[in-house]
Amino acid sequence: MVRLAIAGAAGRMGRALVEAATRADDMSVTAALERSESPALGRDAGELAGAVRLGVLVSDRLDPAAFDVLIDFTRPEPTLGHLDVCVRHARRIVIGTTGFDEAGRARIAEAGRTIPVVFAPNMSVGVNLCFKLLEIAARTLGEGTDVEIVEAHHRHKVDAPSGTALRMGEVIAQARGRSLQELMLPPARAGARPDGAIGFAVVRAGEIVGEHTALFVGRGERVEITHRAESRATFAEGAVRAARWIATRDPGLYDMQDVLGLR
Ligand SMILES: NC(=O)C1=CN([C@@H]2O[C@H](COP(=O)(O)OP(=O)(O)OC[C@H]3O[C@@H](n4cnc5c(N)ncnc54)[C@H](OP(=O)(O)O)[C@@H]3O)[C@@H](O)[C@H]2O)C=CC1
Ligand SMILES: O=C(O)C1=N[C@H](C(=O)O)C[C@H](O)C1
Repeated sequence: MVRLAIAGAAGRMGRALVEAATRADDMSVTAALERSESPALGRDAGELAGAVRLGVLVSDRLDPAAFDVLIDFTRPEPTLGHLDVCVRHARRIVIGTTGFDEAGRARIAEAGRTIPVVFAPNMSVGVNLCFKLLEIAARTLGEGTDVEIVEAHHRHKVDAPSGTALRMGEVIAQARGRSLQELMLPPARAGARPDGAIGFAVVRAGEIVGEHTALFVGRGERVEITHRAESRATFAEGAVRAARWIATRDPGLYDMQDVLGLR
């Protein structure tokens, strides 16, 4: 039995994660974490998620003795704090949080030298399949094709472009032998489009779960690769799968391509 701690247990993803974990026979939620001002403190994590009563109360203290794998979908700053606890106490971590800066990503990579870490901006199987399709599309269609990545999310999302959109850009840039930094156009821009650039467009509205389209627009034809998440269960089930996978891995920095055997 893998003992799971869920950070951000009262959040949109936190509740979906608790729900998904209670459906897995080999997983047990043994800790649930929220920030110290949260009104969810002291509530049963299962009931909060609309699932069965678990007897696990939401706490603001991460007790390293209480879990084997931490699943964290919160914000960059708390995630990095929780990561430090995992490093100090040799615990495993699955990070779904997006919006890290360069320094945050470097700290996660560094942690992978001592503990097993899965870090992925999107845990759904479909999006990870799309990353492979993008690689093929980018190589086949070549640099003469304009690329735009369009993403749409709910009105509460704080980071933009989404972590998934940025990873799509990285995959396409890499397939062209370049870095995204070199090729990325800012989301709002005026003027003619430079050759070979990768553009981003962001929609924030209502309760859209998460939609991503990469447009490859060439002379006389257009290829569109789209993923639409219809429920957060797809991310949560992927994260639980990642927790199961990482429970028996050596230290390292992994992503969902490793978990799904797509590398
Ligand atoms: N990798 C993937 O597949 C996916 C990634 N995400 C990412 O997951 C993250 C969370 O998304 P979402 O669930 O929608 O956001 P929410 O705001 O609904 O949830 C985040 C939760 O974390 C809590 N939190 C904040 N600070 C702390 C802290 N110090 N300790 C513990 N908990 C804390 C928040 O509390 P409070 O509200 O009180 O501040 C909130 O309950 C985002 O970065 C998002 O992009 C989302 C979906 C899929
Ligand atoms: O905040 C969200 O909701 C989501 N965030 C992730 C991202 O930034 O890519 C993944 C998913 O699209 C939902």
